[in-house]
Amino acid sequence: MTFKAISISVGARTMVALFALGLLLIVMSSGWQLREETQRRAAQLDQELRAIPALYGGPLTLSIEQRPDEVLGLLHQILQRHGLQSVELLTQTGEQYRAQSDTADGEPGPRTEFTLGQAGALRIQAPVASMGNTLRHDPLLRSTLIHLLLVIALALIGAAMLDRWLLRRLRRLSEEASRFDPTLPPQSLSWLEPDDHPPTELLRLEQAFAHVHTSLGDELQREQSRGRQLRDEVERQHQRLEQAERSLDAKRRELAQLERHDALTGASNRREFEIALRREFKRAQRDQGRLALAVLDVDDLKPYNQHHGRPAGDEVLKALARVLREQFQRDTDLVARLGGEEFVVLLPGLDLDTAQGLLEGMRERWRELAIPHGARPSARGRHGDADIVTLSLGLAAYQPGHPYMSPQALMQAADEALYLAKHTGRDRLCLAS
Ligand SMILES: Nc1nc2c(ncn2[C@@H]2O[C@H](COP(=O)(O)OP(=O)(O)OP(=O)(O)O)[C@@H](O)[C@H]2O)c(=O)[nH]1
Repeated sequence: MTFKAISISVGARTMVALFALGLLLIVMSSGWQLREETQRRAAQLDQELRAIPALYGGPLTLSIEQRPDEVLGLLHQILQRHGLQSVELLTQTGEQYRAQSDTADGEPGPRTEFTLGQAGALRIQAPVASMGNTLRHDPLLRSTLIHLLLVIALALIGAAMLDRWLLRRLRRLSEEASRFDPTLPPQSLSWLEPDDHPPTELLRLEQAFAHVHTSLGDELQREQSRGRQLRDEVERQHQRLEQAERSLDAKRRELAQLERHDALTGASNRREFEIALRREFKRAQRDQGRLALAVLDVDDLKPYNQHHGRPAGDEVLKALARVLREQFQRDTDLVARLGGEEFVVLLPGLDLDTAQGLLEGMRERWRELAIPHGARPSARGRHGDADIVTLSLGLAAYQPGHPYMSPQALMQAADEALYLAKHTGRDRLCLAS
């Protein structure tokens, strides 16, 4: 739209400029023609003047001598034929005849004097060879120039009106259009002045511009809303991705936990225990320190399971893991489930006596739970009427008095102590020998 308005303006200006140039050329050509005509007339007059003595010397002499009343008529004849301003004859007898043009105006030309022998002297006043005189004496050229001046004046008025009615408004319209901003709501252009009545074509141009503006504004809004939807979608996908990453992290942690821990009780698993046992055993060996290891087993879990169901047996195992964790809370303590109903407790830095005291304390807490067994073989009944789930434990310790040669040896000693506890009646803690 803007480009179109500008090109219209530039095209119209070029047209006006070309038109003005054409007029100027016509004026220059006419001026040159006038100048040529003036020069030609001057040369012709000069020729005619020089021929006057030869042409009129005889008739004038004859007239003075024989018919003096015709002299003046002859002078008027000369005057009119050659377009002179005045012709004056001075006879030798002192008489003076003078003919003067009625229309003689403008600058007086050069005076020329001829001697006509016995007739006397002829003084001639010719008109000056100017363009004004040429025009005065050439009606065709004069009317041509007048028409030309009229055409120029009309053209200038036309150009001024074209500029005033069309080009100026087009310029204002194009300036307004150059401030076009599709992000602003469509509004009518303020290119008109109050009480201005522009041509219908310009008003249509403005309407077309407003239509384009509205369409662009609508399109822009659609694009912006599409952009917002895309941004929201990206944001949603981003959040979903973050959520997926978080859940992946949780799964990874869970997996790592499962790799190192028993799924049922949350205690460390066998693999974790074996690593810790090797590490702590080496440390005890190197530092000549102490390392206690207890192996625990739930008594009569099989009949318990059979009587109460396996899930109930699971709860017993979870309760045992909980009690063990509460009792052994140091960072270095490790509670692990080796499988089935067998647990171990690794206690770095503790000797046999100290570990025994803590494990007895743990057994006390376990007894306080008093989980009813209800299916214990009749042969067991050491605790009087209390038919509760009991534990058997075997305890061994690496210490100066018992320097075991390997972690396996320490484990075997604890196992043997447990075996002893099982076979001496259960519900007890036995020490490795
Ligand atoms: N509920 C439950 N039972 C288990 C689990 N793992 C092993 N058991 C059961 O534990 C029982 C162990 O039986 P046994 O080795 O005969 O030992 P017990 O019956 O506890 O008798 P003693 O150990 O000799 O006192 C088996 O019946 C296993 O099925 C478990 O994860 N959950």
